[in-house]
Amino acid sequence: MTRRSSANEVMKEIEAGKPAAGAGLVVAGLSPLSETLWRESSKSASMGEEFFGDVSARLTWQDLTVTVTLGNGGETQRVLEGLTGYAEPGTFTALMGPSGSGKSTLLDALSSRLATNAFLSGTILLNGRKTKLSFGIAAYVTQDDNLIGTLTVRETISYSARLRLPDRMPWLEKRTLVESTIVEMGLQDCADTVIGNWHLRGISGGERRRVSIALEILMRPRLLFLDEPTSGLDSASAFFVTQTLRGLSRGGRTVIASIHQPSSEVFELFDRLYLLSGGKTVYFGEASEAYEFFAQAGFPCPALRNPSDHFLRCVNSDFDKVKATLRGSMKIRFEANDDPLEKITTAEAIRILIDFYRTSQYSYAAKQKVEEMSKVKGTVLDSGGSQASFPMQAFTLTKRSFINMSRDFGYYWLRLVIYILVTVCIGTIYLNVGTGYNSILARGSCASFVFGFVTFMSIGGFPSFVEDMKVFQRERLNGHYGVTAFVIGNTLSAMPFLILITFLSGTICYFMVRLHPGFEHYLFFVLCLYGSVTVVESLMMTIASVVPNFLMGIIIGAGIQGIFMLVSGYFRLPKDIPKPVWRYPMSYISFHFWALQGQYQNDLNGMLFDNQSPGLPKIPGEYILENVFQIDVNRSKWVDLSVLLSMIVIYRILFLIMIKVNEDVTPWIRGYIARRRMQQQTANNNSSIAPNGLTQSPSLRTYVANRATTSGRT
Ligand SMILES: Nc1ncnc2c1ncn2[C@@H]1O[C@H](COP(=O)(O)OP(=O)(O)OP(=O)(O)O)[C@@H](O)[C@H]1O
Repeated sequence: MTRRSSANEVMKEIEAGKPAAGAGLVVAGLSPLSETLWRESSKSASMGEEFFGDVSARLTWQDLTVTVTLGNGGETQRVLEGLTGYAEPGTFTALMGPSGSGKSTLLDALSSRLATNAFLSGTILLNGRKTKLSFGIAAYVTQDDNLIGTLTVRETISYSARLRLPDRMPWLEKRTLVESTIVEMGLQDCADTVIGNWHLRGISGGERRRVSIALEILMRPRLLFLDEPTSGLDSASAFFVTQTLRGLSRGGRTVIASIHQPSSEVFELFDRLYLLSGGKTVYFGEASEAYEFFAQAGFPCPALRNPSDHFLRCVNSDFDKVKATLRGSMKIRFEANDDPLEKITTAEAIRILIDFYRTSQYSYAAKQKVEEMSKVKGTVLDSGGSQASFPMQAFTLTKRSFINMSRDFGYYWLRLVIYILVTVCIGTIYLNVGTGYNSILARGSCASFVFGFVTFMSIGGFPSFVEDMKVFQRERLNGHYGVTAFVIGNTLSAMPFLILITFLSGTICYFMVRLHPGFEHYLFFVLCLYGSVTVVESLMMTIASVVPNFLMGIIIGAGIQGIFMLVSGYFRLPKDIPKPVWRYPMSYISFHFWALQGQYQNDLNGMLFDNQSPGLPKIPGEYILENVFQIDVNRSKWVDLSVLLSMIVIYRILFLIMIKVNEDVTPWIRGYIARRRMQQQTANNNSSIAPNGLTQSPSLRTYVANRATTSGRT
């Protein structure tokens, strides 16, 4: 069988939903492609040894309790209390409950994504083994669809495939996998439509959600967590998304999703239901048996009421307030009087339901099943993170980022237009500045404006940087690639645009103003402009990695640049700048300082200027440099340029460090503070909050460390 025909055959088989002949052993209902992928990852994990077993995921949790520390005075709150349940391959488990009941926390606890101030006790087992608390074993689809708006659906999935699938896998097979994922998620009709952003009309909300899911199922994870996959969708889109999830579970995957307010059609699609209220289990069992459970507990669903609405109504204490309001406005008379919920408060109903469940056959059956499942020791599932090499990740990220920048008008094209307009304005105002006495100050202020304000305008790219960072954070959290590959990709892809912008606008300015003639002087000027704009870009990317908020980021960036400009040597002459803080070190840290000092030398050195009166001798540029602008003429202008260019590297390294700090150090500090608070609280109460011993929630550091050891790469 040739590669092409084998790939096509697998593709057809996937569409037909049956295993391909000759595609190897089919285990636990895995599709042939899943099997190939898992075999690939198993091989790489076991250094080439043939190892392949049942790779389906059986998840159990027993007596799961999550306690969070609150900021105010070291108080703690129990968010989940003694939850027990399980999720099996081939099933779709829905977590339901009112807002604040703990659905997201349960998902986070099961997928090891708890916040640093959350503490977990109890047992979570994956295939009968304690899970290493690391990301990547399972895929997690968050509520936010952070996607690159300028790429089409097919491109988005294809780039993700290149970023994560092993290099040795032929592109034809990767493409087959991409196409099969598109088919699986029902995205064929919009495969060549762009995702969409503020100026591009793109796919619908439901389709966006399906693209987010497609990206996570690309690596064929055995366990899929989804946080409110239907939120914000109309009932038809919600139905189709849920139907797709059910379809995914039927392929042998274990799917767990929190669902807010399902319609009756959506509810029909659930296999198991985990109903929570105030962090406690109200019901866990077959979704189809929930109706009977509520009837047995004394809260039968009234005719003409959607069962899922009824269940949520029974467990949402806010309905007491709703009832009081309705009573006040007399609208309550339309309600049926035989509804048991009318006779007691919802708080009482919740207590009755929780107690009833605790002693019911449903709870007993769940505990039995968890016991059974815990005893079976299955395959240790490897991380579902990237299997692509570092060069492949860096190359793909560079290409993807370049395409995004070239298609997004707001990223660089708009800036190019503004830069050209502004430099034409500068050119006309300082047109042919000449060598008269007054041109000395004009040249100084022109350079100061170009290297101060013009570079300052790079701040306009901040919204695009924030969008980039959001996509990066989603992909990073799911282990798609490393930080270094991202920083390299971002730096290289921006370079051609920055060169284009600065060389075009620099050329206009240089020749209109007629600065110091000569190619070397021209080259120095545009290189200095390029260096300054690139440093500002790097500074803003660093800020975006720490403060991913438009307004705050722009204010911080503007503030930092304002200070740098002040000490650049134009607004206050270098020797007059107060020495402590402002001159040492601020002026030396300021990239404006180096750019301006270099450009002054570049422009004035070797020139002769008219004196105040016609009879007086001409003033040499060197004299002006030393006595007017207080420039150290012994230092070569190329030294200034070198410092500026090395600042690009320094700021990019700083960008990388800040991402790492955000990932590792910040969660560690937060975790440490939370741990201290928890210990204090425990000491104060003189009682153990979690007798089984609390485990600190993991940080991305754990994940990165685990990935490094499993894959041998960063
Ligand atoms: N890290 C945390 N720090 C402080 N409080 C937390 C933390 N995580 C969860 N909580 C609190 O625990 C409760 C449950 O939150 P959770 O987000 O799990 O609920 P939810 O059911 O998913 O709600 P929603 O449907 O509104 O998203 C809330 O009161 C929330 O404020």
